[in-house]
Amino acid sequence: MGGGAGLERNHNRSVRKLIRRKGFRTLLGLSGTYKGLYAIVLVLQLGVTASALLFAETNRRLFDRMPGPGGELYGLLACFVAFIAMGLLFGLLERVFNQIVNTNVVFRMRELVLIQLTRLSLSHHENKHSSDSKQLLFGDLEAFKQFVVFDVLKLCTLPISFISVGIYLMTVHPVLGLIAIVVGPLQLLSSVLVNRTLKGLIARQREHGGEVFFHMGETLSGMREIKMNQMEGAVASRFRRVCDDGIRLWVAIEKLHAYRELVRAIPEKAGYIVGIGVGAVMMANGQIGAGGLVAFITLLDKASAPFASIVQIINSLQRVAAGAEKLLDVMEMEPEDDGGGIGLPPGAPSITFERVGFAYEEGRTVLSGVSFHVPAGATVALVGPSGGGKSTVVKLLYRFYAPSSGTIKLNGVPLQHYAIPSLRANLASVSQDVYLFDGTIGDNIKIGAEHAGEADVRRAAELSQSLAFIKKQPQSFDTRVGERGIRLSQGQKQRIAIARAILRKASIVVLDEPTSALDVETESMFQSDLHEWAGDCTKIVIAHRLSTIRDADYVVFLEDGEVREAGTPQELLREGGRFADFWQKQEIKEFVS
Ligand SMILES: Nc1ncnc2c1ncn2[C@@H]1O[C@H](COP(=O)(O)OP(=O)(O)OP(=O)(O)O)[C@@H](O)[C@H]1O
Repeated sequence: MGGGAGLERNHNRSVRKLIRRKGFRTLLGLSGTYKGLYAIVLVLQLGVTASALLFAETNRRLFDRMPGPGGELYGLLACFVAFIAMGLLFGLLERVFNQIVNTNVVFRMRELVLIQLTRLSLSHHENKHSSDSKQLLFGDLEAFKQFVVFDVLKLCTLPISFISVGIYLMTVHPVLGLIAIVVGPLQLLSSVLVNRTLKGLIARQREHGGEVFFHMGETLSGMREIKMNQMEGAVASRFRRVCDDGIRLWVAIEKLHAYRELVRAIPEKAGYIVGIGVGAVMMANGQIGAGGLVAFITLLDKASAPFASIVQIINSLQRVAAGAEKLLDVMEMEPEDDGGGIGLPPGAPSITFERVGFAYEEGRTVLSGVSFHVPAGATVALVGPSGGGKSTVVKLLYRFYAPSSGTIKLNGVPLQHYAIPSLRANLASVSQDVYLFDGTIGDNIKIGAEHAGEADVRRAAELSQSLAFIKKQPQSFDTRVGERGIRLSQGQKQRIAIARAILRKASIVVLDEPTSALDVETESMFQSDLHEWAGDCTKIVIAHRLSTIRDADYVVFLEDGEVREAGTPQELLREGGRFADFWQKQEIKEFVS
């Protein structure tokens, strides 16, 4: 029992700690926007209590006085109708306004959390599964909303209705008042009894919610691979196991809830039995009238309801505590530094890497002592075996991550001195895995250059060799591409991504295997047009295909995170080192294929 009490104290402490957190105040602060609506709900809740009190008082008068047919009886009956109608009306309005507050708060909170997620660094998202964020946006926020909307409101009105009902019953008879007042707090015992077990189960339930999101996300995103590899059966049986766990967990929780409800209801029902027994004796002794007893019966549940609600609030606090910690962690994370810093001057900059070192995880070096220089307007090709660190160099240039040692400079100025928005506005990238949003072809080309005119979009499509296939689409530029561009071929997607990069008119262009999905003819057209749209830009080309590297001014051969060789393609070929070896193997590979 001592351990249970200790755990209870810990739980209360952790809830108190949560309530004091900055993220909690940010989310709760949102409710401040709806002060007016909250006030209306509070008044309506009090209206419901007032209707109940007036209804009980009408009962008391009716049964105490037992008036014969006539004005008083009809008056009391009219009061019955009026107070019942009043209770129903207040109840209805309270529900409607509660839902209005609820809907507003939950959507605004979701907006706040989503905005915060977009402000966090890419490293945060790369280290998490997207199901974690879904769990935050749906599961955890729902629990949080339940607390912020319903429970906070109840916590405000419950004391008022408990005190007013208690005082009223005291005036009926102190003994009946006392019974009503004692019955309420006794119900809280039920929470103490099951709290410990329930808390563990609820934390597990939250984790399980994450697992469900995880499996659903993986299945839906990997549908093509599932079908191609005939994984339907395996996926179904894995998800069945998750669902079986879920059923066991939910049933265990519901059983505990039912047990708690039973324990909670015992004092209430005992209150009825004792109250009616004592009341009947007092009535027989002439100490109270029949009306007093009827008023007691009518109101006892109103006196105990606040405590029944507190039991529910404790339950919802447990849910909030299980998920809120993660939600608040995200809300309190420092967003990517987007202010401060200088803007990148117009024109193509030079890029310098000076002994740059980097590790995604402690102890696993990905880049070490990487140094190279690309003069303004020149093209550098990053070449090397898979996993050598080429894409990581680009991520550092975007400032998605910061180097753990060394410096990256643009025009001789350290990268961190530039404001991120200005830096990224000057970078255009075509990567190997193209992401298209579910919109029209035109919208997808205009991403990052929303104000571009129709003529510019068309020109970008022309230079990226996309125009011909776009014209063949049913609605040309207005054709929808489907989720992730599912209705287009890989090569078509890549060409749209190239058009998108062209339209951005950036001063640094990053081409990460930009033509890997293009046929030889389209690729050579792309290479010749590259000079036209990116001639003045500083270009970083990541390529395995030597056809893409041929025209580079400078080659950096990266292997195991280190620069093995650097120089012009001709120099490196003459030296006959790793690059020349790579080139030869590539030629044989291209010949064989
Ligand atoms: N987000 C990440 N978290 C942890 N490790 C990562 C992450 N991204 C890449 N790595 C690791 O960093 C190393 C370099 O990866 P990178 O993608 O830069 O190589 P690459 O040369 O571009 O490879 P490829 O030619 O196959 O695209 C690899 O060992 C990879 O496993």
